[in-house]
Amino acid sequence: MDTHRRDDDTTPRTRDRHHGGHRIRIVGPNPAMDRIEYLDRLEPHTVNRSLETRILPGGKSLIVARAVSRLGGRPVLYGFLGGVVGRYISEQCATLGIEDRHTVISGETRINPVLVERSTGHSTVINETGPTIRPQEAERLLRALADDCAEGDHVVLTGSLPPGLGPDYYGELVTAVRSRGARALVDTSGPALVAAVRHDPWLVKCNVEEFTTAFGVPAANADPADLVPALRDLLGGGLKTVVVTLGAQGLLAVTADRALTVLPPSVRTVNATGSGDTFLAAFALACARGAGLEEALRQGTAAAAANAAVLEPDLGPSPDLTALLAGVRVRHPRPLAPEVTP
Ligand SMILES: O=P(O)(O)OC[C@@]1(O)O[C@H](CO)[C@@H](O)[C@@H]1O
Repeated sequence: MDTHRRDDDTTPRTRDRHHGGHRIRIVGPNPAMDRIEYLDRLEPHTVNRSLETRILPGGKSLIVARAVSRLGGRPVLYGFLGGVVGRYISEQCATLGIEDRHTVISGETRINPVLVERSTGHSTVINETGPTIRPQEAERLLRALADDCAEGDHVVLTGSLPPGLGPDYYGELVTAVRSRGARALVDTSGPALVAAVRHDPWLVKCNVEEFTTAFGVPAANADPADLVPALRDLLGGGLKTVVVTLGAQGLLAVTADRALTVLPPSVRTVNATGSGDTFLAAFALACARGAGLEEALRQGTAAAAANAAVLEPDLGPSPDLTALLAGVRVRHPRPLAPEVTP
């Protein structure tokens, strides 16, 4: 926890000179401790014995922040933390060089079991719902973010919303971020995703199931590029880019005038948990450093592959993505007529 700063201290934070003064802020309303159980094979409906247990600060926001930090950025992290797990996550922020701007709550931060099969690389994640957030706690986070945010910042809003927050909470945060001239990048699902889109974030990222479920779009059959028109329908106002991840098939990115398919480098997947978060971390960092869309997508895809190739959702102290970057392929699946969005 940032012990030098009270929750009601509204002095804007210092700018990050390394990124031309712009910061990467990450908001995870529902952080977690990930309890990773390594099994040879998961057998349902019987007793399973773990071969090894690892504990990591998790929830999407922690994975994003950790990856930004590993890649040389200086992330600032917001969310709600309470209880023993909350204290553990605060300590981990300090260790990992993550600026901790979490809001302290009366509830208990959740623990999410992640069951990883060593024989197949498949993982099963059990996401707890998380603690109930009180209205004044929700307001404190909103105020802290609005006070800190400045023009040119990239603000990643990620993960599920815990009980107590309405589906429009991300929408309120997006509005605050936009009002400061910063860019909001949203990665969530269900009603929270639908509501956030209405507030015109700069970018939306989700996986293909989250997209088809939230927006009632029929699943693409053989060719994911069939989703391009439905993705393009979401654009408009401030929303410039929609990214849909497709697992081992990479991702689809759609803007007003182009659609790109980005294919990942070939790696042996050991544990893909957190690859979407690692993508977003590297993507946001690349954007903050001035990269264009295609380059940022490449960086994100290489980082996601690096994450999938190791047991834990962590890029390690000094990741070198050079070889993976060389293996990323970008395709233009369907030329779009240049069109001015409404
Ligand atoms: O409940 P949410 O916030 O949607 O997802 C939480 C979570 O499944 O996401 C991460 C992987 O992306 C894990 O660390 C974590 O447990």
